[in-house]
Amino acid sequence: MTDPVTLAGEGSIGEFDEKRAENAVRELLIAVGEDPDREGLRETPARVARAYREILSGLRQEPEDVLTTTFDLGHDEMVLVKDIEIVSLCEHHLLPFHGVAHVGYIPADSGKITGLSKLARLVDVYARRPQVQERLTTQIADSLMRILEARGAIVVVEAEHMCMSVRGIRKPGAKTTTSAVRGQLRDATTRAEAMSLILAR
Ligand SMILES: Nc1nc2c(ncn2[C@@H]2O[C@H](COP(=O)(O)OP(=O)(O)OP(=O)(O)O)[C@@H](O)[C@H]2O)c(=O)[nH]1
Ligand SMILES: [Zn+2]
Repeated sequence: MTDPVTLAGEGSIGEFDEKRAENAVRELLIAVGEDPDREGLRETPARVARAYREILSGLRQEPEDVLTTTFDLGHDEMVLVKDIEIVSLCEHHLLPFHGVAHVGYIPADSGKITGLSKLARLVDVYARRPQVQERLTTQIADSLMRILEARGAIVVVEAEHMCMSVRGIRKPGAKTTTSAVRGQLRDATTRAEAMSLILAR
């Protein structure tokens, strides 16, 4: 293992150990009564390890890596990107939750803004980790405030959790909405304007 990577204020995590992940999947197959050496399962531990490497790639990224800024637009009103598809992994059951994120911010007085795609990249940095929806939502908003020095930020995430649809309570279709509102977007009028833009279809 290489040295752990420290994520700003969010604890330490290590490199992805593919061999260890493969061994764990092999053990899981044995634990559920399967034969990991039968034809169809022989390559499965390696496939699953690669899948987890991809799904959890946000553990090896920091928001600063993607939320780069540019200074030349002079736009000082709200920028909102809607319907950014998300797939994340619930940290309680390691089952996916998926849906959309709506991400808006009011740029800093200095005019510091970012490319629109960078907002979607920021969402992925935090979605591709073991998560709970509330933390995913607040981490995106807090990054906008910190890195862009935004005057305000709003993040709304709507998602369906597989741990609620394929097991346990088994309620497919149930959607959870979470929001995080920061800075000037907490002002009632600005917040209402943002929410009406988010809800408009
Ligand atoms: N707040 C929150 N809860 C979540 C999220 N993802 C999953 N959960 C919930 O986490 C809880 C874990 O509850 P536990 O009682 O420890 O686990 P469990 O016995 O598997 O719970 P059930 O799903 O009710 O069968 C469940 O209620 C899940 O619905 C999330 O993003 N946010
Ligand atoms: Zn869950």
